[in-house]
Amino acid sequence: MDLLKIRRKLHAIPEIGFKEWKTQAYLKELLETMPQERLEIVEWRTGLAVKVHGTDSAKTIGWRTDIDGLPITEETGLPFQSEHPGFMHACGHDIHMTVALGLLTQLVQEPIANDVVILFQPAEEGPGGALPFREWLKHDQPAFLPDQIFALHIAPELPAGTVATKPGLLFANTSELFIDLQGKGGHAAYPHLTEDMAVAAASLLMQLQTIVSRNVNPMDSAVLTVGKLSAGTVQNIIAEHARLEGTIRTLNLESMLKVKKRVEAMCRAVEEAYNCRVSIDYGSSYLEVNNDEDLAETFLQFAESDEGVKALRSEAAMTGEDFGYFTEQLPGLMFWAGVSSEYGLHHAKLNPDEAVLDILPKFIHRFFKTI
Ligand SMILES: CC(=O)N[C@@H](CCC[C@H](N)C(=O)O)C(=O)O
Repeated sequence: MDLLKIRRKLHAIPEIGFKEWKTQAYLKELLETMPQERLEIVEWRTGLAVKVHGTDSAKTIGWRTDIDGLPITEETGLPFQSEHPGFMHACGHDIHMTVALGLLTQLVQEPIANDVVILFQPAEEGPGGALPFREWLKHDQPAFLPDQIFALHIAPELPAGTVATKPGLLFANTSELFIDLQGKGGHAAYPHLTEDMAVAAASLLMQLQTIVSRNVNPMDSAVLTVGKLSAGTVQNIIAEHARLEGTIRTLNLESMLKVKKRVEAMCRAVEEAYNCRVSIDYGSSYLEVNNDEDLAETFLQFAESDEGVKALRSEAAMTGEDFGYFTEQLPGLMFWAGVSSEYGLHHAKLNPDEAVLDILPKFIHRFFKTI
């Protein structure tokens, strides 16, 4: 398989969660070109599960890749940039998928003893494909449910060829946050006859920023980011509607509940102060990613002794990943894979170094042979 060509094709067709139809069709087309003797393939919504039978299997090892893109307009100017206006693989899932395909190729060419199941999972960026995929595997396709599971995420800030992880907590709990404010708008010249939702939203946004600094134990950690704030229609009408869109990140569920309680209290206070209605929708939430302690040590020791990569021990991050629903029930490990990009995840100019396509599939194949 020409991994470079495949990555560029996948990069050009980003699709958001549970709409990855073209991506799925292309993945299926590629799978059909492979020798089929060892392969078993099942479809789940816009995803796929592919089993590669081993030569003398004692267990099933899982590899999960996410397949969705983001609603971001690409600004890389690359010749193979997104053909879908307003959408981009700005979180590296095109690289993730290509690494998974490279691993599949390796496994087909040189099978290992154990069975390997590769999960092409939709909707990581939202609303979350891991939980329903896991449940479907458990109840409808138990032969495809792995005994242990691995995944990677690209790390733009690390050099290509680096892999980094840690035992225990790697990624945070997340909850999306959507807040709508509704009041009485009106003429810009008559503010005393209205309730200005632009002002109410601005005030709420500033109050929300005190939750992490004033309500979360300083020895704990949390993030509350409002990534989008919108209000009103034109310059001389007082806004009757405003909306805040954000995300909450914590290191444990207790802190998540505490942050949400404070958000709710502040929204009630804004209702009172600005004589309006405020509604909260928490959208989708993900569990923290907890790496299995033994798998993490085994992986790090292997990577430290492997000549193809450089291993690092990393810190936990406030990123979210629905891979946490796999590590909730299966021993699992996620690691960062460096891709040397000047621009980071979720940036319109993210440009991962494609050299990793030659490094990572072979490295994972070598690792899978040893476990
Ligand atoms: C790796 C990564 O960037 N993951 C996303 C997951 C987003 C979950 C959800 N849409 C939310 O914003 O809470 C991230 O933003 O960390």
